[in-house]
This record gives sequence, C-alpha cells and structure tokens, in this order.
Amino acid sequence: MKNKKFQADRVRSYFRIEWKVLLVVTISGLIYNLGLLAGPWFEGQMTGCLVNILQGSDHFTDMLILVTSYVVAIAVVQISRYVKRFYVRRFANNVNRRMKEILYGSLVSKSRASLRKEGEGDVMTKAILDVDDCVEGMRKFTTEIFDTGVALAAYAGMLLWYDWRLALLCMIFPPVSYTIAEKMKRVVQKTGAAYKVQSGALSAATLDRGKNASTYRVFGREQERQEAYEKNLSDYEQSAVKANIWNAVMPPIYRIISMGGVLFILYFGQKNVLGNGWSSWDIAAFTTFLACFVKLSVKSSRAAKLFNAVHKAEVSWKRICPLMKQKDAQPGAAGAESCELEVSGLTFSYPDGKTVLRDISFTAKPGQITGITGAVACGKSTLGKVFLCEYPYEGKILLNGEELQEKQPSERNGSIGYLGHDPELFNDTIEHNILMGDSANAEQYLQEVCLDQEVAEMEQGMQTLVGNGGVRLSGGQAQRLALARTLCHRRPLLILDDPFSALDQKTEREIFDKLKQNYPDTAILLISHRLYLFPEMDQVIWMEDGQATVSDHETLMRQIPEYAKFFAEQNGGSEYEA
Ligand SMILES: Nc1ncnc2c1ncn2[C@@H]1O[C@H](COP(=O)(O)OP(=O)(O)OP(=O)(O)O)[C@@H](O)[C@H]1O
Repeated sequence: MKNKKFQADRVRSYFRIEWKVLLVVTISGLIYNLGLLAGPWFEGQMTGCLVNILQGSDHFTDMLILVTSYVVAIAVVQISRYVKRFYVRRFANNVNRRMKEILYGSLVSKSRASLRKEGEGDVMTKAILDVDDCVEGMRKFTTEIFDTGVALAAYAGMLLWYDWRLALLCMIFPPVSYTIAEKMKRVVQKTGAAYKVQSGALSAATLDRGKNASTYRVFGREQERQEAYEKNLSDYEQSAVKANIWNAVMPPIYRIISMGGVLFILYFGQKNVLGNGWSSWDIAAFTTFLACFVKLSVKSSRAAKLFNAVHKAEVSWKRICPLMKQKDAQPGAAGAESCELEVSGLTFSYPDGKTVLRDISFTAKPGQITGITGAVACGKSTLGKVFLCEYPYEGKILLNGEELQEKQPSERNGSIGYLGHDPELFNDTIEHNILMGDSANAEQYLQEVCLDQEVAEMEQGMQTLVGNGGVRLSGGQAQRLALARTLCHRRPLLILDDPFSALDQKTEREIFDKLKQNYPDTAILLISHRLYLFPEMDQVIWMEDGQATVSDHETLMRQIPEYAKFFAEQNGGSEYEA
C-alpha cells in the first residue's frame, strides 16, 4: 500500500501493484502457450515419418530424432507451465491478502448501525467469501488470458497456414460457443447471487440455533425452530443445486459446440489428402490440422468458463466494492493519540421518543478508568452507545475540544473503540479475529486479556477457527477475544460495556490491572454490574433514571445509599454496614 496510486476500490490497481509477479506469469505463459504448438506439429511429423518408414523412404533414426526433440520440447513447455502456475497462485494469494486487509480494516471502522443494516455478524463472513470469489475470478482471468488468448491465436495462425478456407469454416464454431456463454451470464450471476444470499441466511439460522438452543428447549420451541431451520436448509440446497447446475452443465455444452468443426475437417481434410480439396496435404498435415483444431476448441471452451468465473467475480466485487472504499478509516490511524473527554448537558432520546439520558456531565482524561454502574435499565449501555452517534443527542461530547457529532464518521471511528455485549466474532481464525488485517503481534493482546494459555492449549493455537459469531468458544473466551480485538485496534477513547460479565473474579482483576498498566494514553469508560473493582476506578458514574452522579467510590459510598447498598451486596455487606 506504499504505492500512492493504489486505489483499493479499483480492480486494476491490484493487477498494477503485482506487476513483477505478472511479468513472470507473462513470460512463462508465452513460452508455455507458444510451446503448445509443438505438440500437434510433432504428432503430425511423427505420423508422417511412420508412414514414410513403412514405405521405406525414412529410417528409424529419423523417428528417434523426432521423438527426442518432442520430449525436450514437451519438457520445456511443462517447466514453463509449472513456473506460470506457481506465480499465478502467488499473485492470487497476494491479492487475497491485500483485499482482506483492506476489508477487515473497513469492517473495523464501520458503524454498528450500518453493520446491523447489512445483516449483523454474517456480513463479515459473506464479505470474506466474496473476496475469495473475486480473487478466484482474477486468478482465472490471469491464467486464461495466456492459456486461452495466446494459445488460441497461435493455433488459429497454424490452421490458417495449412488451409485458410477450411480454417475459417471450422473457426465459426468457437465464437458461437462464446456468444452463447455471454448470453448465459445473467443466469449464472442470478443463481450465484441467490446462492450467496441463502448461504448467509443459513449461517444466521445456524448461529441462532446454536446461541439460543437452550432457550428454545426451555420454552418448548425446539420443534418449531427445527422446522424453520429445515426450511432454510432446503432453500439453501435448492439454490446451491441451481447455482452449481448452471456452473457445471454449461461448459461441456460450449465444448461440444466448439468441436462442431471436426466434421468439416474430416470431410474437407480427406479431400485435401486425396488431392481434390482446397489444399494439398499429406497425412502429417491432416493429423496436425485436426490436433490443432481440437486443442483450439478445448481452449475456447475454457474461454467460456472464464466468462462464468469473471461474471461470478463481478457480482462479488460489486458487493464488496463499497467496503473497499473506506481505506481512510483503517485502524491505527488515530490509535496513537490520546484524548481528553468532556461531556456536558448530555440528553438523549431513542427515536421512539423515550428519554433515557438526562443532562449528564463529566470529564475523563487519558489513563483514567471511569466505572459506570447503576440499576437495571437505568441507561448504562445507552450512555456507552451514544458515543457511536447512531442517533443524535443534545448537549456536548467534546474530544480534545471537538464536538463528536460534527466529526466525519471515519474520524469518529478512529477516535472511539467500543465493545458491546455481543462479541461480534466472525468465522475465521483467532488471529484474524484479533488483527482484522492489521499487522501486529496477536499474542500480545491474548496475554492482555489472559487468553494466551487457553489458546496455546488449542490444537491449532491462534489458527483455530472460532465459528460464526464465535460459537466454538465459551462465553468467557469469546468475550476476551473480542476485548483483545478492541485493544489491538486501540483508540484514544475506549468504551467497554460489561466486558467481564462471563469471567471469574481473578481473571477480571488480572485484566483490569493490565488495562490500568498498559493504556496510559487511553481514557476508558467501563460499564459494569459488578462493583468489586470500583474502589480502584479513577472516578465512578452512578446512574439512576437516566441521571448521573459523578464522583469517586468513597464519596459515592457516603452520599448515595443505593450505591453503597449495591456495593455491599457484592462484598458480603461488611463495608456498607460499617
Ligand atoms: N434501541 C432502543 N430503542 C428504544 N429504547 C431502548 C433501546 N435500547 C434501550 N432502550 C431503552 O432504554 C432504557 C435503558 O436501556 P439500557 O440498555 O441503556 O439500560 P442498562 O442500564 O444498560 O440496562 P442493563 O443493566 O439491563 O444492561 C431501557 O428502558 C430500554 O428499554
């Protein structure tokens, strides 16, 4: 990404930045494809030589020389083919990595509201699949350009040279095959898109069943959910079958159409050999011409396949392209700075008119941890979410003196890190879930959330796949993994909504101590129901009916009986009574 001209939302840029790899592909591809002509030519020569040996005009040594040259030529062709394939794969891997880096960066900076609009957590899984499809299309495009374009031109030249009239006659068939493939592209695209949608729906349904299994069991809704799931499954199967039929059935048909010219070659070719056709041929010329045409037809059917792959990739690209535009909002951009927070007169109502926060004011400095607590439904989570600016608020939230609502979304996302109740993990490895395309040491963040030991004990360590939404992890593990991701993409202001609810006290304390120690530039707002760490908070916000009392733990213990009671209940009552 050092290249200034690189534009993440332009496919051409990905080709341009890989020019060195593509140069090797071009050279080896040219050698391979032009070398392919040697096959039919040698086959023709060997057939002719055999006929001559039988007639006594050639010798065994002539055949030996031909066979040896044939083997050498084929060896060169195959080595070039190997080199070409190796570099095409490298090109695909590089592009895949680059696209995913940008995509992850963009997803990290996307607002929760827009993620939710696009279908919650599975937007990530779908986008990752789309990147894979795109890169596969680009890889095929790169390979087929040579395997098809160059080879087709070489074969066509050879056919024209042997008998231009017969060549033109036969070569009508491949373009017919192309045209049909082009006409079929809509169907391929449509069925492919429907398959993706169903695949996303099935992932969401699977996630829902896994997450809420016990709830459905307790309320006797298992049967109903099972039926809904079966329906999802059969819709998915149908769409998969449709998409695969169009993908798999069409190429052989294109191939048969392309091969139509063989009939002309058999008829007019034998005339050429008998001396009453358009050209005068021997057996070698007939064999070479036929072999050349067969190879040309096979290649042209690959071109048809190329259309399908490229169209499929186009659909995927259209979907992920908007995400690739948000390069400016990549994590780390604002992560190094610190910020002073000043909230004054903050009042907030949800769109349904319910006022949840009233006239809240407080400040927070870098390195300070502010504990926020209060009774159930008093507005703690709402206070955390207000900073995401999903809905407008009244009053002021100033970051280093600048009003949050007036910042550009990308700038805002670069200033605020948020971890909500849902860990929002996506179906990839532990490492990718933390780094999301950034290059950092994921191990360090696992240590900070006390998850390193558990991950080390997993069979595949950091490469363990977590499943959609993190279903393969325990609640506490998923929570800590999400926290590791939030810490890895550090922002000057960090809002953590009940990040320790599924952890034991010892782990909670350890993580808290590390947060205090390792984040001197970050202002942390920690929302929690559990208060035993609150005596160590730099300040505490006690919320009641949307209003906030801001002070330190000791003062609140003296002044707010509800807070003291709340704290005492969690600490065996001793301090409250004292
Ligand atoms: N999206 C929403 N639209 C409308 N009202 C909402 C929305 N989210 C929350 N509320 C309401 O706002 C009030 C405060 O909810 P909030 O989740 O902020 O409370 P909380 O203190 O975090 O609760 P808890 O202790 O249960 O986590 C509740 O009455 C809730 O019904």
